[in-house]
Amino acid sequence: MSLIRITKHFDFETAHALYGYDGKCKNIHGHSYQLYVTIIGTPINDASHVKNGMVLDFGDLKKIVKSEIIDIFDHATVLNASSPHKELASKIESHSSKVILVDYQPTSENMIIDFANKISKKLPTSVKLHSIKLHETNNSYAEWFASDQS
Ligand SMILES: Nc1nc2c(c(=O)[nH]1)N=C([C@H](O)[C@H](O)COP(=O)(O)OP(=O)(O)OP(=O)(O)O)CN2
Ligand SMILES: [Zn+2]
Repeated sequence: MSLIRITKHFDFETAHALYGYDGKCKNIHGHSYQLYVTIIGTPINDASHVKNGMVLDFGDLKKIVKSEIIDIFDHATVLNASSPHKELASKIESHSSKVILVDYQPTSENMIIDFANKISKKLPTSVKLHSIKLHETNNSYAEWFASDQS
């Protein structure tokens, strides 16, 4: 029985602001985020199974990540609810714009923790989340590995 990792790549556009940050990212600005989700499992070995040979159908992984992350974060503005940006979020929302208030500073690190929790909860028990990579820009990214978590 071989354990195999499979990965699906997603792109989404999101605006955010880092409240209290000592640089230009304290301003609302956007990124073309790139998300790589890797799961691990044993390929199904059953000729009568419609998913024979697969750890998980790439399409099923896509459905999970799309509904949990992409559909929510794409073309939204992510703001820190534990900061005065909470009021800013209400104002933006009142103009029918998509805002996500999160209970953390929306850095790549915190977003990837949030994403890992959301994706893990939706995966079938036959597979495990192995790792996630989140590119904020072409040359800046955060990584989450299940093996690093205590
Ligand atoms: N550890 C982190 N540092 C920074 C984060 C983050 O999420 N984690 N985020 C930002 C900003 O959101 C910023 O938009 C991205 O920062 P940076 O990579 O520095 O962007 P630049 O385009 O200015 O980078 P260059 O390599 O100079 O082009 C800041 N820090
Ligand atoms: Zn940024």
